Amino acid sequence: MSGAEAVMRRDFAARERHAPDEAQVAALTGLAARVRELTEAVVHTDVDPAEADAVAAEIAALTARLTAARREHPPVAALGADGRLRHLANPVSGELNPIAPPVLLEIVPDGGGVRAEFTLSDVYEGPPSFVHGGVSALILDQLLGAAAAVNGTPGMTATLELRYRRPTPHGVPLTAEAKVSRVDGRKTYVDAAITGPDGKATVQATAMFVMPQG
Ligand SMILES: CCCCCCCCCC(=O)SCCNC(=O)CCNC(=O)[C@H](O)C(C)(C)COP(=O)(O)OP(=O)(O)OC[C@H]1O[C@@H](n2cnc3c(N)ncnc32)[C@H](O)[C@@H]1OP(=O)(O)O
Repeated sequence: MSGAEAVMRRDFAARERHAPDEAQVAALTGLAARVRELTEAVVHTDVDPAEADAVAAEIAALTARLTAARREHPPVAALGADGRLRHLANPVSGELNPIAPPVLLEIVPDGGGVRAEFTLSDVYEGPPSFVHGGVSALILDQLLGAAAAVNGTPGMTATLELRYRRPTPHGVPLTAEAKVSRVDGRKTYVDAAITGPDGKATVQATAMFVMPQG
């Protein structure tokens, strides 16, 4: 077993021992949604410096309240009431991670991979009016990895190649899909794309996932 794999196994076990229950997940999901609204408000606010300082002091007090009972690790995942795996604190799909949009994945039946429909706000802006290319890469890596996992051949991202075909707009519904193209021993090759409302791909990706030895 590699050093990285041993660390992941140990940390996964620690998170499973301290998994949040459904009531806590529901409350923290609501909390994360309010923090996303706060992030948008901070990015757009035009209040004067004294008001910004006053709000910052109130937020510091709220942060102290949350920190009063602190988990050693973020929760990794949990089985939802609907029987589906929820990536609770994942930075792409985690409903209780405020930095996740979140992009909620669906499994496409009959080996069709995974897909997601989502809208990105201008909090994720790179060039004016368009999504940051690194954010697109983050979302695609998640979909690609999930498609490999759903295929029964999970792994670590070893290579990730992106082709930015046209700018990805924010504030409009986007679709992303990923599907395994080939498995070769411990290597799984996956293709994915983000598509705009006009049905044209904005970003295409190909990745290779390697199941760590052992
Ligand atoms: C439901 C859950 C959904 C979750 C979705 C999550 C998506 C997010 C995924 C990630 O973000 S993962 C984090 C980013 N990736 C990493 O941090 C990976 C860091 N690298 C590693 O951990 C190891 O290098 C790796 C596991 C990829 C490979 O280590 P191994 O020791 O198992 O590989 P090994 O050296 O035995 O090579 C096995 C084969 O893969 C090939 N290979 C390995 N790494 C490669 C690489 N980077 N590029 C090209 N080929 C590579 C290698 O040449 C060889 O090919 P051959 O069998 O043909 O000889």
